[in-house]
Amino acid sequence: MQNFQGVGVSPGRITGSVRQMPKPVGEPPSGEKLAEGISPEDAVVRLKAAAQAVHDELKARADTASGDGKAVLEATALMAKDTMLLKSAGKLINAGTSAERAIWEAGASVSEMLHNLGGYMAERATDVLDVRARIVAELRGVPAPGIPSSETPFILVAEDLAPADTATLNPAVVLALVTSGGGPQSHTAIIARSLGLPAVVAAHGVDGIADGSEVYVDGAAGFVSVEPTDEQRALATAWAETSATLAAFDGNGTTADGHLVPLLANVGGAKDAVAAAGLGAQGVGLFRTEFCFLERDTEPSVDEQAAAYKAVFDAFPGKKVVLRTLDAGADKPLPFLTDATEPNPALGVRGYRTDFTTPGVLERQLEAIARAASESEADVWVMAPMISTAAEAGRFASLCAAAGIQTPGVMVEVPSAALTAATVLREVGFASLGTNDLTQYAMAADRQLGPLADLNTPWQPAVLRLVQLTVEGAAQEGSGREGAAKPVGVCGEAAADPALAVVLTGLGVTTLSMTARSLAAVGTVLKTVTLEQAQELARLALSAPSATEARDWVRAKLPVLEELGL
Ligand SMILES: C=C(OP(=O)(O)O)C(=O)O
Ligand SMILES: [Mg+2]
Repeated sequence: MQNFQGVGVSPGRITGSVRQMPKPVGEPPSGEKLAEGISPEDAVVRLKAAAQAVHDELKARADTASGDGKAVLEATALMAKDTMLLKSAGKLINAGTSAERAIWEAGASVSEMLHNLGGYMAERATDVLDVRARIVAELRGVPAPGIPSSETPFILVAEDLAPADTATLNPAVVLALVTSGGGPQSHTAIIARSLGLPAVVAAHGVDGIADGSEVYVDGAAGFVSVEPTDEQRALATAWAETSATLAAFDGNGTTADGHLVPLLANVGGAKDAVAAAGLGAQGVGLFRTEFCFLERDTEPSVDEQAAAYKAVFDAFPGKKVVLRTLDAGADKPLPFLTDATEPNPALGVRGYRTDFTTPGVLERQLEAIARAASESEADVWVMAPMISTAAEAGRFASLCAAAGIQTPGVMVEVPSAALTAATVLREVGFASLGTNDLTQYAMAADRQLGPLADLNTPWQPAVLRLVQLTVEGAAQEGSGREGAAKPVGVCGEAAADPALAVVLTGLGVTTLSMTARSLAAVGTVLKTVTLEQAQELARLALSAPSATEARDWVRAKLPVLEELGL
């Protein structure tokens, strides 16, 4: 039996067989020629057969997929038979280039051409690059890149997942996610929580598990073991029963003694919003607008944006929807806003800062938001990501006012904003703590790096102290005005951890926003403590010498977690 310890990022106990995510396809060497004895005619026939096989495989997957995933797969399947692509590869083969190199180069030039055409065509540019990699894999006889297709359920093991992988991840067959890289705030973690899949990240060595091996995954404990024991199988069966009873949130976030903490959802688009409303979310605490445009090379028009935003607002009539302006950069690059050559993207021009280098995009986005809000019944609040100073907050508020938006706010995810929360909040109406980035910047630990996962947890007492300082700053600002303190919510992944949700409540945050799948677990656990008990647990966590002890001490006082397998 082989065991692996990683970081648990999405609870659940499950057994299943492993499929490894294939490594990306490497570029065939430049100048690679046809092998001795292979005629250009034969090579063209081989290439066409490979392209046909790629087409058929993608088409078959599209036929069983639904929604966005289906559309992506259909478009990519068509590209595999694109005559321009195959003709230009054929020309290169006739001039003596190997089939692999020929399709690689032909793919690059077709992709560039589509890119230059702009608009809808430009969106197809990445499909061509995907297709050429698949054809090269087929020619080499190695597995196609991306999430493996399978009729039978499996546990996906990968180095890490990118936001774009969500489109082709079929939650009906992927049982759990295990990665050797990634941290607790990585996109693998975010994707897993949003799909309700048990997940373990930063589990060093799991890339060595053979395809088809049977494993047990505990997404709360961060544990993976090959060849599950009878006891582990029993735990997995018990979890299946618990998760069924936890499936519903009654739409009322409160402590045992009636202190209200509305539980909101993090969404990336209309589909998530509709699902979140169905799961009882009391509103949206974070609408990640960049997720609507991740694959785009060009700025979406105001009309297009307004339609995307309204579709989310319409899922929550009469309820609060906190929209975040584009947070492009670092882990979420948007080609039309971010410079891919920056040496330190996490410390670079990202989030609100893209307004320094690409002025106008933010104003147009605010125009689209204002229009969508005026046509919907949602209570729309708007916040900017990566605000570092009160001056930035003030400028964002005036841009919002100019667009007719009444409730501007900021994300507090840079330590400087937490440390100066009183002056930052003087400029805007609310703050939302982005604990994913706040942790990354407080601990100077890239949220995407597996080896830094132990540093990169919001259980770090230093991060909890920054949360406390933000709440205190809001109270101080409120007392200066003789009004109530401005709301400070949490929308980072910390809010989805039921034990941490209790601590955050004890620290005084006013709302918790999370993937809708976590609402039931957080709602259930929150109802087992009074506000005073939550405050006591917050003090305990703050006094801990390490993140591990903070988590262990708090969990030991919340036996309900173990009972529910959370
Ligand atoms: C909610 C956050 O934003 P994102 O994960 O999108 O960076 C955060 O940083 O905590
Ligand atoms: Mg962030």
